[in-house]
Amino acid sequence: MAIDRVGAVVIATRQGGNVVYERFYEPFSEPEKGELREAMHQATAHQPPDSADEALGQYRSGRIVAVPTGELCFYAVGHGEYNELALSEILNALINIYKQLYRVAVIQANATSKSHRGKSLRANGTQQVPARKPEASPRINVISPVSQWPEGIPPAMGGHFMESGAAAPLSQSRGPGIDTTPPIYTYPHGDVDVSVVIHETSDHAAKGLADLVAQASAAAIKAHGAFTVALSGGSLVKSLAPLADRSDIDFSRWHVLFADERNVAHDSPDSNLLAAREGLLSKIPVPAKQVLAIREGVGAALAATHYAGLLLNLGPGVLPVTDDGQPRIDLVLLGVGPDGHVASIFPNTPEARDSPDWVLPITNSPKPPPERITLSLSAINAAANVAIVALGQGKAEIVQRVLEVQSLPGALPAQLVRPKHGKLTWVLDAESAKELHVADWDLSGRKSPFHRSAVPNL
Ligand SMILES: O=C1O[C@H](COP(=O)(O)O)[C@@H](O)[C@H](O)[C@H]1O
Repeated sequence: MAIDRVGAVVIATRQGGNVVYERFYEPFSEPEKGELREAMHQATAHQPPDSADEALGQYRSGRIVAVPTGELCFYAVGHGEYNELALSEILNALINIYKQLYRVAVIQANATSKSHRGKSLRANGTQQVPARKPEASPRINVISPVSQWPEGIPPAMGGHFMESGAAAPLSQSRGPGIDTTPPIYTYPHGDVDVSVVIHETSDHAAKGLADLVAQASAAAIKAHGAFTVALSGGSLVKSLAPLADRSDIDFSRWHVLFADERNVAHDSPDSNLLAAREGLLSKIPVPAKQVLAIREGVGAALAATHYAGLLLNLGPGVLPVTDDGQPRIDLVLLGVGPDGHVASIFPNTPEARDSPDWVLPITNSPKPPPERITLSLSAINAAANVAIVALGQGKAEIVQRVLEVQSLPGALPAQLVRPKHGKLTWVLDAESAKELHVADWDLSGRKSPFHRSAVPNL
């Protein structure tokens, strides 16, 4: 199949038509490039957003072929003896390469620094055209163009609505002038070292997570002879299974803590300890005395104090204390609930803010069981590594909210996870990442996956 010439190849987002990659093989002038981009956009402008059909367009004597895939559309313009079929084959070959290349996409960003490392979905040396995008002010809440509030955050809002229309976290503060001081939430300031890793499937993600844990374990054991890892409950536990097959991990040096625990008996089906035993701990040789379980049979307040005591008892060799007086846990593994809660830090609750305490009691959890204990945000953010694992379609909506839409501080606790002197990794799979608009992420430092404003300290 012969083709005379390919004049240009462009990859653009389907929504908005923002160019993420373009290559001109002929000396197009700047106005011609603009016309060509517009002609390409027009070729697909009337397609339904989820259409997978190829489209055709015209630019001067050239013929445009457009192949949509996922959130992106690939375009090529042929010149002279054009051949649409050949152009379409070229594009499909490109799409296959692209999919292979980003089967595991690692997007690393630093929220305020201009540097970013690792493979980015934004190809090197390409231009992200900000056309049709409003400029973001760094001082106000930045709502991404893909968010649900084009006019900005509604003026009266205790929580917010999920994209599904379900009301997600309702504020529990009663507000000024009633009989309580509303909690004050702020985004932590400063740089945050964030990676978002998107695996193809949940199995790949679990294997990737095992690698992350193995690395953190090896580094900690090398540095201080022990590895402290805080586990969450819920769906996370299933993803820990591949750890049981790792012969490269020295489990005898592990100290297993709980990022949160339900205040129930150890053999209760609600117990995070029981889930962790069944899913992992019974299959790896961690000494039983190095698994720190919640004290049974006492109220949440005493259970939290007792648990903090267990952590303190580990001593600085195993669990060093930071200058801020917080525990420096080697790795905190978190899940994220559909309302944005992490550990047992629920939206708009007093726990969703900094605290000098390491472990907090909860007596009225919106998700049963009501009594729980949780690491405080300050303790989580003092960790050397934090991983938030969110897999499957059920997490897609909250992942998009947390990573792409700035909420009021406190409304989405997962947005408050920002290790002060550590690394944060989001572990996703294709299903949970499917609502993300990764192609719109600008990793140059002007914006980041976290649309975080410098919220003034109140
Ligand atoms: O109640 C809890 O929920 C979260 C999220 O659980 P998931 O099943 O929706 O992933 C979990 O991370 C936390 O540890 C647990 O106590």
